[in-house]
Formats: sequence, structure tokens, C-alpha cells
Amino acid sequence: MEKGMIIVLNGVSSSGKSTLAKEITKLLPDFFAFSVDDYDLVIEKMEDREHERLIPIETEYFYYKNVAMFSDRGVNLILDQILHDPITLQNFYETLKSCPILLVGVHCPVEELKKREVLRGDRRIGQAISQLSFVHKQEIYDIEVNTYANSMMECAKEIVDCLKSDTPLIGFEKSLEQFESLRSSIK
Ligand SMILES: Nc1ncnc2c1ncn2[C@@H]1O[C@H](COP(=O)(O)OP(=O)(O)OP(=O)(O)O)[C@@H](O)[C@H]1O
Repeated sequence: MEKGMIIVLNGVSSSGKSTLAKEITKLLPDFFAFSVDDYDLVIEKMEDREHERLIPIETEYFYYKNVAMFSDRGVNLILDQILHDPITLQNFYETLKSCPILLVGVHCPVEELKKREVLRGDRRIGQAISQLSFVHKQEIYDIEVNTYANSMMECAKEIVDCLKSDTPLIGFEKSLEQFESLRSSIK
């Protein structure tokens, strides 16, 4: 069976990933949006966070295993997530190594991130800016979009055009090589 394609939207909080994922499904109805935030709601229900009764394994570990399971059965996904620390990166690369991936960088200017954060009211103020110190620093993308300069539909079209073009998808492989060489230089 052919593996399902995975479109990975990587960007800081409020950059517009969830909104963009929904927009892409309008153009690609055989793709399903699978957000790490939604997956974390399942984990949250299992835990008792108030009393710190927690599953002692990071959520992303289980999330990427689930993603690989969908892809193995031919289901196409759009991931809305943040590659925000070395452990997440390790889980991401190790688990999805054998899946077809389109790696997308989702960008938004700092001033707009600040505005969106205030308007939505459900994120810590300053969260997006603090994530910028790590996010996008080590990835090599197949395509990058700007959700401020362009409308969501324009961004979605750019991504779909890239997916449908003959250009080989090398973002994940190149990013993985970079990640591994960084890791071996630290050891
Ligand atoms: N192009 C846009 N212009 C203005 N506001 C936008 C735009 N895209 C998204 N927003 C708003 O910004 C907020 C964050 O959008 P969204 O949830 O898509 O971001 P996200 O990157 O998935 O964030 P998080 O990682 O925190 O879940 C929402 O309130 C959304 O309505």
C-alpha cells in the first residue's frame, strides 16, 4: 500500500497553522488535519494535570507514532505543530523517517504575532516571540509561506502547487541530515 502524504506546517504559535490547515483541506479534500493541540486534549483527559498525575512520556512521542500509523494505511494528513525543542525534533525525525513529507515553514511578522496573540486571548502573551528563538532555526523547507503578506487561500494554493509540482520533496531529508550532524557535533 502506498503511504499517505504528510504536509507538516511548522511555525510559532499564532502564525496561522490551524487556519491554514483547514484552508488546505478545501483544496485537498482527501487530506485530514491532525493537530498536536487536538491530540494533547486526549492526553489531557487521561491525565490529572491539576494534581500532576501525568504520563511520563512527552505527548509528541505518541503523536508522531499515530501520524506514522495513518500514513502507513494510506491516509493523507496535514500536521499543525511546532518543532519547538530538541526532544520534539528527535521524535519527529526518528518516527517519520520513512514517510513522504512536505515540510512547510509558516511565517508571520512579529508585530502581527503580537496583535493576534492579544486578539485571540487564549495564549500567553509573548509565547510566539519566545518560540522564535528556536523555531525555524534548523529546518530546510520545501516551501515557506507568510500568512500576513498573503491571504490564507493564497498560502494554501502555494502549498498545493508545490505538492503537485515535479520538484522532489527534499526538505525533511535535508533537515534530518542537518539535525544528525548537529547532534554528532554536540556529542
Ligand atoms: N491571516 C490572518 N490574519 C489575521 N488573523 C489571523 C490570520 N490567520 C490566523 N489568524 C488568527 O490568529 C489566531 C491564531 O491562528 P491559528 O490558530 O491558525 O494559529 P496557530 O499557528 O495554529 O496557533 P497555535 O500554535 O497557538 O495553535 C486566531 O485567532 C486566528 O483567527
